[in-house]
Parts: sequence; C-alpha cells; structure tokens
Amino acid sequence: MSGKLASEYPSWKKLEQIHASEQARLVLRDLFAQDPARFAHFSKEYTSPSGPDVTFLLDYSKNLITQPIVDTLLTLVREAQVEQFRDKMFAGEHINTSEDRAVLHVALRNFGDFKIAEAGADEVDGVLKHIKVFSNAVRSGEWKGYTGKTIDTIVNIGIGGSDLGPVMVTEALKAYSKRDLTAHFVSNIDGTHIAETLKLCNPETTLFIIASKTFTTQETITNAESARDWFLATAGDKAHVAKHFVALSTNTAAVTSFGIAKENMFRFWDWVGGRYSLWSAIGLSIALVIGYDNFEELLKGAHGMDEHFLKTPLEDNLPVIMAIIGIWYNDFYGAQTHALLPYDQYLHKFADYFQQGDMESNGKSVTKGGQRVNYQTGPIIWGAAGTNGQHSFYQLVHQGTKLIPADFLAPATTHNPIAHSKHHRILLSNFFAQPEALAFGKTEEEVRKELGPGQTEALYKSKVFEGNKPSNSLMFPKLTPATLGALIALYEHKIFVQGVVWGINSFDQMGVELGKALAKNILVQLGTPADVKGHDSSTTGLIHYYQKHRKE
Ligand SMILES: O=P(O)(O)OC[C@H]1O[C@H](O)[C@H](O)[C@@H](O)[C@@H]1O
Repeated sequence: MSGKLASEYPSWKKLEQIHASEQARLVLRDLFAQDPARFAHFSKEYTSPSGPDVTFLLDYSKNLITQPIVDTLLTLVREAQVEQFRDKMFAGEHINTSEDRAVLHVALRNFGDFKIAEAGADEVDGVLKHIKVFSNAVRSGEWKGYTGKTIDTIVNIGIGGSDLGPVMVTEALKAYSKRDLTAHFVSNIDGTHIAETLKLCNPETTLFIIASKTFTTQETITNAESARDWFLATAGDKAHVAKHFVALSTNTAAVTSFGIAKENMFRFWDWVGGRYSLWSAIGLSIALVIGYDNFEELLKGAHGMDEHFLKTPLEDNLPVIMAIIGIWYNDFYGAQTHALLPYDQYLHKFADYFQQGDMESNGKSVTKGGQRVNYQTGPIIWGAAGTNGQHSFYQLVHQGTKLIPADFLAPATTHNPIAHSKHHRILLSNFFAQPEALAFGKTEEEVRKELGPGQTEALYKSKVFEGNKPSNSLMFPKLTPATLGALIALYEHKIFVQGVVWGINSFDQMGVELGKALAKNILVQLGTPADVKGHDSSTTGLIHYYQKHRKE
C-alpha cells in the first residue's frame, strides 16, 4: 500500500528468476520424497493468544514451494512494508487513502485491548451493549409486536456486506441457533426475493432489520419500503413501525426520515468497510440467531487472530503465510483463481462471503499512487462445500488445463454425529483424499499397471492424473463461534497483506459505481422507445426488446 509497484521490489525480480529456473523441479512427489519431514517444515498449529480457546492446523506442505522460495516471498513482504502498514491499520491511520478513512474492523472486536485513536472507537462497547440488550429482549420474548405477540421471525434486508456476513455466519453457526426464531435474508432488488419472503411472514410477529451502512443503497431502501408497505397494510398505524423495524447504519438522518426511531438504530462508523462489517451492528441478526454470548465469542475469536497477526514474526504469521502462497501462484504461476472448499455443510456460504471479501478488496488495477499495475492482483474466488463440488467441477481441477490453488477446510468433530459419525468419517476421508490426489496424481505407469495390456493408448492417457496441483489444508477441532471468528479474521488479514504487496487500496470499491450510475440513467428511459437515448446499438436493442415484450 506504499503505492509502489510490486514488480519494482528486488525480491519480485528474484522470484521471477526462481520461478523460471526452478519450476521444473518443483514437483510435489519429489519434494516430499526428498524431505520426509516436509509436513513438519510446512505446517503450523495456531493457538489463540487470548480469549476463548481456538486452535487449528494449517498444512501448507502440498504447495509448490521450498524454504528459499518462502524466504524470498517473506522478503517481498518486508520490502512492501507490510508490517508498517499493518501497524498503521491497527493505530487507526487513514490507510484507505482514496476515501481518507481509517480501516478499523479490528476495533470492533478489540474489547479495550489495543489503543486506537479514532473517533467512534470508544463507542463500540456502547453499541455492543445495545445489541446485547435488544437481542436478549427479542430472544426472551420480552420484546413484543404491535398486538402483544412474541417475535418469531426476523428479516434482514441488506445487500453486499450488509447481507453476506450475516448470511454466512448464521448458516455456519446454525448449530447454536434458536430454533423457534426463523431468520430470512432479503438482498436482491428482484421483487421475487422480498415477495417470496413475505409470504412466509406474519406482520404481528416479524421484525425487519434494515441493514445499510449508507442507508442509500437502492436495493435495500426499495425492499425496506416494500416491507413497510406490506406491514402497514395489516398494522395500519405508522406508530407500530417502531416495534417491527430497526436499522443498522452510519446514517442517522436517512434512518429517521425512513420512519425508524433513533433508539431503534444501531450505529457504526465510516471506518468499517461494508465487507468487514459483520463484527459491527450489521451483526445484529447474528446475535439474534445465535445469542449475544455466542456473538461475543465470534468477536473474541477474531480478536485472537488480530493479536496473532499483529505480534507474530512474519515467518510464523499465518495470514502472511497464506498471503505469500497466494501471491506465488497468482503472480508467478499465472493462476487466475483460488478455490475455497470447506468440507463442512455449515460453511456452504464461506466462498460466497469471501467473493466479496477478497474480490471487492483486491479487484483493483491501479496502485495507491495511481499507477497501472503490470502484474496480476486479486484472484477470482470461488468454491462450494465438499463433497458436492467433487461431483461437479473437481474434474477440471484434477485433469483440466488450469492451475487452481485451493484451500480445503474441515472440522475434526461434527455437530451432527449421526450414524455414529459414519457420515463425518466418509466426509473426512474425502477431505484427506482430494488434496492427496491433486498433489500426487497418478502416473501413466500406474495406469498401465492397473489396466493391464491391450487397452487403447487414448484410454491409458485419459486416466492419467498429472498431479502437482497445490493446496492448503486447514483443520480445526470443531466449528465453534470463536473458531469461525478466527478463520474469518485469518482470511481478512491475508487479503490485507496481499493488497499491501500489490500496492493497491483494498478498502475502497470504486468499481461498483459505473454500473449503478448507468442503471439510474436507464431507469428513467424505460417508459417508451422514444425515451431510449445515448446508448450503443446493443443496449438500445435490448431495451427495445424489453419494451416490446413487457406485460406491465
Ligand atoms: O451497506 P450499504 O451501504 O447498503 O452497502 C451495501 C454494499 O453496497 C455496495 O455494493 C458496496 O460495493 C458494498 O461494499 C456494500 O457492502
């Protein structure tokens, strides 16, 4: 984030040379054969330095790396001044330069530990208390709807960072949820999303949570207005809105003008980026679903990782290690994507969540100093929960032409040990088998031996697995709130490190603006063909087609 081009660092050139000269020798079969202690050399166990117990194992031995490569990548991290920028972030310096803002999601889970000098950082505790009191009141049934009934349904209306974090975490921690409180999440402007959700709700027992940092997002405000109309169609009196609508926002004026009382607004601050906001008031739906104490465990688990990131030497620093491995493939091997593959059904939204977390952060092509980069920045993030992916896209990962680095994640113990954990043992056998198959493959010799003579050459060849496909494996004892908090923070800091090395601003999102502006312009032209002006022939043709075929 110094704004310098990463390719100008001496170690970048060195890494290019190493890649060119060593690539042919970076073969996992050989690397493991040469070093029987490779696992010990390239794996680390994390233990939370404070707060609730969190441990996990990061095995990064199945990567196309050697110690000199790791050392050179760490030098790159030093040359890019990652440690200095990390310290600036924790101190509240305005490292989001384009918006002149601090980047302080770490302050939301700090519990008075690090000293942070930024307006609002001292208000975090007050908001947490507000979340605690409110979520307890709703969960206990003390908070009543306008006809005196207990709330049994919550609907979070938000999009992007005001949706994905709560969705991912409430799914991930479903085992901790209050089963008689149903949670829905409405994000899409497509009326189908709110309409189908409202069919499942009773206005007397539903609480709407309007989650929007800016409170100006078109999707969220439109959905919130439709929800309010639906509610008032039954409730009648506008005064009842106070019992059924709360807001999570930084924009008090817009919240009150929507009709939500000030005391029903949960605040946060401009130094919380949308995609880093689940730790803030945006987490209210999480606290409602899993209870405030579990929400606090999530935050404390993340805080432990913050401390680890802040205080651990680079060579043992897990976010740094994951970041440099990613850079190695992204920038020197030309890998375009990175797959997140949790072998845990509860984590089925993990990749969706980090699509925004990573791609909105590091999807930039200009440095902080305004120079066009001459290397690859953020990877395409994708993935799905195992074993589902094995039956759809793993074929390409194993035998396709692309290099797809992947992270495999799994808990040692399941929350659902049905059939004496038979399911879990089968799940884990796949979790162990896939990285092994990717790394070591199957040689033609092995295939020939297996099939015997007399087969076509094409058949022998089609059954060869080249192997040498890299992956990280991340295993933890059980998916607890604190463990999840630590895992999310691990990836957040990985993204930070990569952004600093690439010299980009990971904390703005200018790239989403153009489409928004064009859509606004088009919205007022949708009436008649004569209104459609100023577009290329393709866009004009598409709008005309719509105008010809619409029924309403
Ligand atoms: O929370 P809001 O202000 O409604 O913003 C919701 C989302 O809007 C935009 O799409 C931004 O790019 C996202 O980062 C943000 O999370």
